[in-house]
Amino acid sequence: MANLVAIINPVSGAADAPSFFAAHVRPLLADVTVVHTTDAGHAPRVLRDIQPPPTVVLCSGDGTLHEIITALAPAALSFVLVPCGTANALYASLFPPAPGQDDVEYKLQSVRAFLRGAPPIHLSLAATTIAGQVALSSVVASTSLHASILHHSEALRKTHPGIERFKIAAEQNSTKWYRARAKLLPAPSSANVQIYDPQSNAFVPHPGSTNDDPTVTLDGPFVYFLSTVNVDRLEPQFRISPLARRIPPPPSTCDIVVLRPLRDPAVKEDTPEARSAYVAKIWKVLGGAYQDGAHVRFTYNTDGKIVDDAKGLPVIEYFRCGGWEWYPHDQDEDAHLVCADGTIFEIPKNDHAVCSIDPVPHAFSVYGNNN
Ligand SMILES: Nc1ncnc2c1ncn2[C@@H]1O[C@H](COP(=O)(O)OP(=O)(O)OP(=O)(O)O)[C@@H](O)[C@H]1O
Repeated sequence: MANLVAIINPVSGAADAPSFFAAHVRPLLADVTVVHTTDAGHAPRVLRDIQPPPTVVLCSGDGTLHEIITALAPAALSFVLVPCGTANALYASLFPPAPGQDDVEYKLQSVRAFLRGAPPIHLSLAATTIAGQVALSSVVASTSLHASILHHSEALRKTHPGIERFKIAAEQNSTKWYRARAKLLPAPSSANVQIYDPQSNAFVPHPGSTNDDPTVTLDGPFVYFLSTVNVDRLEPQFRISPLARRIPPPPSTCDIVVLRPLRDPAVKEDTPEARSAYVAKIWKVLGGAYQDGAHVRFTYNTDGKIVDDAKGLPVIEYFRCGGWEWYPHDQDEDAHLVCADGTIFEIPKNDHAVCSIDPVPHAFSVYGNNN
């Protein structure tokens, strides 16, 4: 099997990529060049000069994939994923975990797809432009609470090296509302921005997306604004954009999950009391993501209580479109943060971010489950 390179990140996740590769992956591959990365940036350095572009057996988490794609786009690389990271969002989306599964076999599914000659699946890339710089992501691009949690948890890394720092950062940011305006852009293949209708369980054209102006403008404040490509979850059980799997999207689109608190019938205006009272509802919505993505069916009753009946006013707005623009309010520092696959960027004052999906042709693909 010529032109096969295994990249093993020894610090990913629980640091077991080298032992897992040696015990379970290497014996399945006849002819492979093996590289253990020694530092951040090593993986793309190795792959940059190999011609023709190799198939990459990647024993790591999403971060190493992000690093390779960012450095080498628009290269033609196919990835065989062996999930050895902390979250493994892309792998868990391609191969949703099932109860009772054998741990080793679970992790070998992309290898098995490659070995049986399955065609690789094309990846979509979100390109977020901020002050002329482009950040690529193959999983998530976000603002608001998700970006804030990642940003503030970094400051806690020294004191809290484990994942509890995300919980602390989430609590620190739970009463923040983000002042900004967002504009959603239709995909090239569609005349409209689409919004999910829980009652019919289908995407429908957004009523504000017309032939004259197919874009949709959303006024803040926002609590949550998160777009995904290629994935329906950010961790094996955190299924934040479940429709990316339940209702397969057309190519070059993103799914966007938005939570705007002023839609709640119980919230009349943005006050400190209203923000405090809304915290429990934020956790209820995000808790729904952990219940197999139940949050997409949540609606408000007339008192603002969140119910799981898909019949009233949806709590989240779930869009499918070709990209978005984000205009933060000048006086709201945290609204200037943007997360692209875990890396945080800051929008300069009086500026904005623009995210579009696959603006430049590329040929990254991944061996997944295409049955
Ligand atoms: N030898 C090394 N020492 C330190 N950092 C490394 C080394 N090799 C690779 N890296 C860096 O490790 C980072 C994190 O790796 P990776 O994303 O694979 O694991 P993770 O963060 O545990 O998983 P996930 O992204 O799924 O949560 C990558 O951005 C990569 O640049």
